[in-house]
Amino acid sequence: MAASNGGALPVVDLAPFFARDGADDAGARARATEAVREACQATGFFRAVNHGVPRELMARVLELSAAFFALPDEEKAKVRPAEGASAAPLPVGYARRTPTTRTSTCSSSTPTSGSTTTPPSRPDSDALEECYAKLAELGLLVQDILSECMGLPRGFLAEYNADRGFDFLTALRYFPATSSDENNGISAHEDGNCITFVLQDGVGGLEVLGADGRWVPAEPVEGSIVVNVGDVLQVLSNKKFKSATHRVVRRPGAHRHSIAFFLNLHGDKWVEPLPEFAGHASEPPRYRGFRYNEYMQLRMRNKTHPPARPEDVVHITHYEI
Ligand SMILES: O=C(O)CCC(=O)C(=O)O
Ligand SMILES: [Fe+2]
Repeated sequence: MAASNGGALPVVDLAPFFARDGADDAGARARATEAVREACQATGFFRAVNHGVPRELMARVLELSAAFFALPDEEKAKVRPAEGASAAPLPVGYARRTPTTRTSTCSSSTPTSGSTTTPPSRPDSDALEECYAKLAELGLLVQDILSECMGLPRGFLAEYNADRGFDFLTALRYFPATSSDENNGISAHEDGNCITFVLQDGVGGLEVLGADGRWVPAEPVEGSIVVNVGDVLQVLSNKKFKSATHRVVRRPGAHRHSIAFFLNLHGDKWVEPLPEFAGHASEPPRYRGFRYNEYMQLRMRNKTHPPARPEDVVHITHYEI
């Protein structure tokens, strides 16, 4: 069900999935599911409203992030993880390892490019915890909707991606655009994971590549959450669903803050086109299978050892047949 359309990209109302059962709700759910399916086939991208994450909580987490980033560098440096504490050469985000124990790590990075990545400061981690939990819950709902959209057995994706130990939340700040550089916040990319959620403030600058090759601004819609499909779903669906190509272009006048939640897959999972989409003579598989961690490591290498030639940067095309 497409609600008000703040720009050309769809806004999908998920309210029917939270309503009590009833004949009308089934119809509304079917329409919302169809809207998600269309969005995933067209760009891999939509904005969800009535998604179950309270607005005040979203605002609070964005506020915490802005307050953290506004601290002097020396303050932010205090929550930097110890050298070698993280395998990733990136500022560290927030992740839960098991439902009972969690690691909540913070770091700041001195701005080098258009954005820096860090979670909000430790003292207010309750809002962060709650937001993380709500986004993980939303992830389960969106996985169920996607299973339905893809014509997979009910609960298929929930079972395939049942380990919530690898999800990751990160806060980003983008500097205001200046007239003297190209204003690149994050270059065009696809996310390697299953599904990403983005909470953004009102500044704007996130753009999605449309089917016609034009960049479409994902203008902020009050209370909405950006949903974008990642590479894993593109491979499982044998490219029927698109991994959204997106970027952030910095805008003048204001810092932009966003929170990204990556619904991830266990590193040992095997990723390949599902038989529902491939294996018939008419639909040969478009990807060879791979272990998720192998792909993640190749993507990490893009960052630790950036290849001299852009064509040597590893994308999901690496596994294309
Ligand atoms: O800040 C945003 O709106 C998008 C962030 C993003 O694309 C990413 O972290 O992968
Ligand atoms: Fe992204």
